[in-house]
Amino acid sequence: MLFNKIGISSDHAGFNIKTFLKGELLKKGIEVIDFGTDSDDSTDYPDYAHPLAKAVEEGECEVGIAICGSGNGISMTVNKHQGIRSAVCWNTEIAYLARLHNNANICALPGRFMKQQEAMKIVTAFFTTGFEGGRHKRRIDKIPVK
Ligand SMILES: O=C(CO)[C@H](O)[C@H](O)[C@H](O)COP(=O)(O)O
Repeated sequence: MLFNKIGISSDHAGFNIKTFLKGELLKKGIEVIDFGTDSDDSTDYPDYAHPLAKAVEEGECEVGIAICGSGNGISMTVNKHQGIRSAVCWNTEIAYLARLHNNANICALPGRFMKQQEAMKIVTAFFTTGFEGGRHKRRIDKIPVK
């Protein structure tokens, strides 16, 4: 893994996969900061997305994992932060490209559409891939609204 300090958050729909991923990352010796939620009781993903995005933006965490049912709502929310590039990663190739070409700093997952082991493979692809730079740097530099 390229990162040693990872933030993680989810809503109720992502809680089970969050718990699993957190356990697996901790077993690998990676520091995990958990921004909730803390159960599968119904909740609102922005309440957990914003604290994670802020922590990544401010450097408290190097990168993050954000999980909701489809991956879309929580990814949309963290992407409202200027310093965040979140990609909904639904397979390992998308996760690889999100890092290689987009230098994504949050891996958003659709918790209701993947099994635990699949989620771990995707997260591993994301966190073991570096940014290629070059033409991709020029492009990501044009993303922020001036
Ligand atoms: O997938 C989501 C947003 O993109 C969230 O996980 C929501 O929970 C999803 O919209 C489903 O909501 P519900 O209250 O669990 O039916």
